[in-house]
Parts: sequence; C-alpha cells; structure tokens
Amino acid sequence: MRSSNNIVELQQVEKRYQGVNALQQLNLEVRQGEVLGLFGHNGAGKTTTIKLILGLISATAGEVRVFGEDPTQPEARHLRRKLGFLQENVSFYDQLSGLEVLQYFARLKGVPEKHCPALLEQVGLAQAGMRRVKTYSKGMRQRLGLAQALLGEPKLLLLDEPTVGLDPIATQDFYHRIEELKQRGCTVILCSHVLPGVEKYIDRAMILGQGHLLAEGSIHDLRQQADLPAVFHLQGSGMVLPDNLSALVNRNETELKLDIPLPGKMAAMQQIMGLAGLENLDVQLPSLEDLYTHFIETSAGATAATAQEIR
Ligand SMILES: Nc1ncnc2c1ncn2[C@@H]1O[C@H](COP(=O)(O)OP(=O)(O)OP(=O)(O)O)[C@@H](O)[C@H]1O
Repeated sequence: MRSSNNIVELQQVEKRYQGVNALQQLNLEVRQGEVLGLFGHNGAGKTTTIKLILGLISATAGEVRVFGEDPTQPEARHLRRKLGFLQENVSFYDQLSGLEVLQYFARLKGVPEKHCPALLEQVGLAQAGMRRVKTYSKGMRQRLGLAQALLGEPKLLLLDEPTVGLDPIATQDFYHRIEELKQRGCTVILCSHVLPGVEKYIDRAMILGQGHLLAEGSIHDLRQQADLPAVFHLQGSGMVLPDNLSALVNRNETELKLDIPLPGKMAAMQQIMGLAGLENLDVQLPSLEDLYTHFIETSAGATAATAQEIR
C-alpha cells in the first residue's frame, strides 16, 4: 500500500481498549517533509494515534506502516533511531543538569553525546545547561523535552501538546524550529489543543472526534469544506450598501459586519472598496479555531440527530 513519499500510513485502523472504541476506520497518510496538525477534544484519539505510530500499541484492526514497516514488529526496532517523540507534560530526573539529562537520553538512543551542547543551544538552553532541572521553569523543561526529541536528527517527529507551558515568544521560536526541521526534510505530526497561531506552521490539519476522522486537509481545503463566511468589518460614515450586501449585514453597531460567502469574497471586496464614506476595511477568513468548532459542532449535531432517529 505504500507510496514512496509516505512516511506514515494508517489504513482502516481501529483501536479498542476494554469496551472503548478509541479509533474507528481511521485512514491517514503523511508525506515526507509535511507538518500535520492532529486536533480533537479530550479523548478524541490523538494520543492513541501517536502510540500506534510509535509502535507502543497494536491496532485492533487495519494496518499501520511507518517508513513502510509495521512499527510493532521486533524487526522495526531500528526505526526508533529515526523517530523523535515529545510527550505531553514531560518530566525528567530533577537532580540532573539539563546537559546530563540530554546525555542520558543520547546514550539510550545510541547518539553521540558530543551533539548535546549544540542541541541545548538550538533550544535556547545553552546558558542553563549546567543547572539542575529542578531549577527550570515549565517552558525550560519543555525546551529540554524538545532537545531530547531532536536527538539524532529524527526523520519523523511526534509532538504531543508541544507548546504547553511556553510563552508566546517561546511558542513562536518553537514553531520556527519546526519550520527549519521541515526544510531539512523532517516530517512532523503535532497534537495540540492550542489552536491560535498554529495554522501558519502546518501543511495539513486532521480533526478527530470520538475516534472518527471529522475533517482533513490544508486550511484552504477545510475552508472550502466548511463553507463558513469571511467576515468583513467596515468602518466609515454615511456608507450606503448595495442591496446584495446589506442582506449580509449581521451586526450594525459602531462598525458594519458582513458575512460574505467565500466564493463571493473578491466581488464583494471590489464593491466595498468603491463605497463612498469607507474609512477602513478588515477581512477575517475563518480561522483554524472557527473551522475546528464548525466540524466538532456539525458532528455533534449529526450524532444527536441519529440518536433521535433511533429513538
Ligand atoms: N489504556 C487505555 N485503556 C482504556 N481506555 C483508554 C486507554 N487509553 C485511552 N483510552 C480511551 O481511549 C479514548 C481516546 O484516548 P486518547 O488518549 O487517544 O485521546 P486524546 O485525544 O489523546 O485525549 P487528550 O486530549 O485528553 O489527551 C478515550 O476515551 C480514552 O479514555
């Protein structure tokens, strides 16, 4: 089933824990150099997906392939050298220094320890490398976790809630680092609840709900699928809207707010730019958060409707 560019492939994957259907009929393909965002509510199945890719658990049904191999098989042990993993709420032995922690993981992974100082520098911990981890802030621990995940230049990086505990600047630095890795051909899968700001760094998003795939695609694709409007904010005085646009006004306070269907965005923009009295125009496209909410709510609505029918 493997296409030469796919680093990860899941086909019709099911995962059942005792009585819990954590994943159902999940298909997923991740190409080399792609950054995939995996989103979903608590219990949607994100960590289960990551564990399947790491080979920590086996699928109940379906096929999982990582670099073309079944990651649960003993022969696939060598794959671990190609993988980097940063788990949620990472914790380390507090009495060791940051450098010692990294050297310890380097030994476990069979990576030369001489790379550790440079890695600490890359994640902004060069100055703190000799300090014990117990003196580190939450953000510094997270950076140390990232350095650990980057040991051995992984070809596939799996990140579970990587920006938890990072301040906005550190979050941005983190995503720049991801961008550099991508440029070097690394494939990245990241799970996050923190949606604002992620969209410009991912190539594709996958939204899970109750173990099902609810939507998948680039932000552009998801906008097309969701069919949510662009919101135009108009400021000015004495503006008289043509009939086709005044029907789309959804609020009229100090500014005009219009919900414009995406296919009509450019035509509406041209009309609006010609309005007498227009002083300012802001156009807001549906954000990843808007899209996420839309797909989750649509799925919840469909589930409720089905339950009603069954009754
Ligand atoms: N070992 C387990 N035994 C039983 N049920 C489990 C086990 N691990 C996960 N589950 C269940 O499987 C479902 C999916 O869990 P998973 O951890 O993959 O979700 P998640 O999307 O990562 O959630 P979160 O955002 O809260 O981390 C949940 O209903 C969870 O309770």
